[in-house]
Amino acid sequence: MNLLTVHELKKSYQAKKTILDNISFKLNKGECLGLVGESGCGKSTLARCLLRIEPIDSGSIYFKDKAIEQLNDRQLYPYRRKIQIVLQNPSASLNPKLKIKDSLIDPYAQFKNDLNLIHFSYTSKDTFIKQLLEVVELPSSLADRYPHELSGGQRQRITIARAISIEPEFIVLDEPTASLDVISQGAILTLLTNLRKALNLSYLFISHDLAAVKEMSQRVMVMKDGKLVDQFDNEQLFNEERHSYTKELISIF
Ligand SMILES: Nc1ncnc2c1ncn2[C@@H]1O[C@H](COP(=O)(O)OP(=O)(O)OP(=O)(O)O)[C@@H](O)[C@H]1O
Repeated sequence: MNLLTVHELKKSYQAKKTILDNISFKLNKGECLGLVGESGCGKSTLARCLLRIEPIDSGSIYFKDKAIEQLNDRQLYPYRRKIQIVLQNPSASLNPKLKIKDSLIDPYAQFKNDLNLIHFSYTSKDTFIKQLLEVVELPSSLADRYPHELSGGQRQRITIARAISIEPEFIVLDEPTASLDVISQGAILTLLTNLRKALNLSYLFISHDLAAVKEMSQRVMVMKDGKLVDQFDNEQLFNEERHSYTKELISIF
């Protein structure tokens, strides 16, 4: 089933340089779709357009059967819960003055009247926080700590727990491991894959690291200078018909 359909999306800043040039792709329910490309090619801009944080110039974005590119804030409200993002730098995503449990409860508090949780259950704040910490493999003792008392990997697990706490359908992972050491990177990627399967999530996994994209994704898109130059199934990465730019990325991978 198609979860997200993007059709001929275009975006420029101040009508100057084209940043996103006729982007079209589909993302299926339950899959991880990888997006790889060098720094500055437009990956994060695409993420912000999909989340409707950034306006687009033209084109369409369908979430299931609903065109969302023109919806106003009120109309977007139900989609805000269904589409979440995990960013590169977990420190910037967490309020340093809030205890972990208070950061974790934030999305639930915002959307609780519209939630019908399937995987988690809310009986009390403490039990809910405990479930969330458990699912991202962290001890419940971290609930009363502050972000600066956690490692980078632990902080990223907290931002992932926040994102999944309201059971979204789609998560944009924008370089989620870029700020972590190699061992934490691998552990976070494994956790994300396990969560995708357990919670039936769909991901757009953005990275400049082709190896990480190959490990995580069922399908891969390659972006260069705002254009999608290649799209293929994971196992076709090394096929002869790959775009020359994909081959270039492979040669440095
Ligand atoms: N708010 C903005 N105003 C003007 N130009 C911008 C703005 N945001 C991004 N850009 C430009 O758009 C281009 C694409 O940036 P973007 O952050 O989407 O790239 P990226 O592929 O995500 O890069 P990275 O991997 O380094 O995060 C860059 O040239 C950037 O300078």
